[in-house]
Amino acid sequence: MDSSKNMGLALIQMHSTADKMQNLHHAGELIREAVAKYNPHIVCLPEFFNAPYDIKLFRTYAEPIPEGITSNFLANLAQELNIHIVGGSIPEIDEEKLYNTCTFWSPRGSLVVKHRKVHLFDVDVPEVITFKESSVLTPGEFLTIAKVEPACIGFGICFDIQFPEMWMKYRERGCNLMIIPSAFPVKYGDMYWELYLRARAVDSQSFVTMISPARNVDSGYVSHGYSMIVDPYGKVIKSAKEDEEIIYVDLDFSLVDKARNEIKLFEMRRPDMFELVLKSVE
Ligand SMILES: O=C(O)CCC(=O)C(=O)O
Repeated sequence: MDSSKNMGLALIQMHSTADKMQNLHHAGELIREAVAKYNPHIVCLPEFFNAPYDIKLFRTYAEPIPEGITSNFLANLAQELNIHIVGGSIPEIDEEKLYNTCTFWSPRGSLVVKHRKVHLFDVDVPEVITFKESSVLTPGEFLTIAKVEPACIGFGICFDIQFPEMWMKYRERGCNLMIIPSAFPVKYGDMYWELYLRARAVDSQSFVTMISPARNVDSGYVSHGYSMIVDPYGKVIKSAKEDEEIIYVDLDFSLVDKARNEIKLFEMRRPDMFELVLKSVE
């Protein structure tokens, strides 16, 4: 095995409460546990790990990035533990506008990139779920890429996974690992969670992971759980269940090369038939 092609990834499926400081403390405990047990290169948290996923509360919990308390906490922890951290997502405030934002921190404690959720989750299915992120949030305007050898990471948040063209653009830009902090409601989780992960993995021939909050049936918004990572052939490598759990995987990126060499999907595309225009990458 070529170890320069390997990278350890820890996914943290955790409960969050209405108490932001307690959520940060708990995330810190779990990140430390992941590092002590597995020594990963990158640790990933879920969507809205520091706050309840409640439209009415987004502004109350929102923070500027990187000046806010959560950014500070993640930067310090990444530096102290000498790891990269994907800070799930948090409600961000910038010039009075609110965003659902994922941050990515280097082992030096600096912000490498931030991804603002591009596709806001608006759904109205009577007696199942009504949720309208766009009533309070502003959508992101950039796709977001970070290179950490041997990975080239494309970031998304939750509903972003439903839009295949986004992941095809990441693939075109050289991404081989898609990281997507997510909080699907249980109904859509049961129907689509694994399906979307496996679909995006095979069509981009990349590793794809979604990291969920743990399922809490007493909360106002019940997340699916089942944080998962899928390989470039669409095979589920590992999955959590519903409760809190840390998942560790050692990714061998030569598998991406192998899949892409075996079936040269990208070379065989017909861009002359279909135009896909990229607005911007940050
Ligand atoms: O894509 C879905 O079905 C769920 C999306 C979602 O829960 C979200 O974006 O918060």
